[in-house]
Amino acid sequence: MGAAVPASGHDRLELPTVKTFDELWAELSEKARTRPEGSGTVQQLEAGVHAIGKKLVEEAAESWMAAEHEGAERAAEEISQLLYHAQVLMLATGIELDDVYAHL
Ligand SMILES: N=c1c2ncn([C@@H]3O[C@H](COP(=O)(O)OP(=O)(O)OP(=O)(O)O)[C@@H](O)[C@H]3O)c2ncn1[C@@H]1O[C@H](COP(=O)(O)O)[C@@H](O)[C@H]1O
Repeated sequence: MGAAVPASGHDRLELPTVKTFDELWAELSEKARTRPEGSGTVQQLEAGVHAIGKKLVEEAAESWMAAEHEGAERAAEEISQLLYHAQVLMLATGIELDDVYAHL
């Protein structure tokens, strides 16, 4: 039995950074509060509930189509956008996470 070979730089996996639902919520809440220039979220909040709602429905349809025709990976990507737009709609409406969790 040989000794374990130390992992070289090539062997190390570069894992993508992962953002959780709660981390995204914290980030978007901060953007809504501080309104930084260049933020797409701020732009959407300024566009209002009607525009955000349309985007949410669009992402829901794209999630459905991806799940039915494009496979799990593409569906996951579309669902991530759906969750993002759901959070933007919550911020635009003044809804907190606990307001939603109360109904789960
Ligand atoms: N997770 C998201 C995210 N998901 C989706 N989107 C938006 O939703 C759009 C997705 O739309 P589509 O892929 O359908 O592309 P599209 O139809 O060509 O887009 P549009 O022409 O309609 O803008 C993107 O263009 C983004 O505007 C997101 N925008 C931002 N985030 C995250 O939100 C955080 C804050 O972002 P900013 O406010 O931009 O700093 C960052 O961590 C971002 O990663």
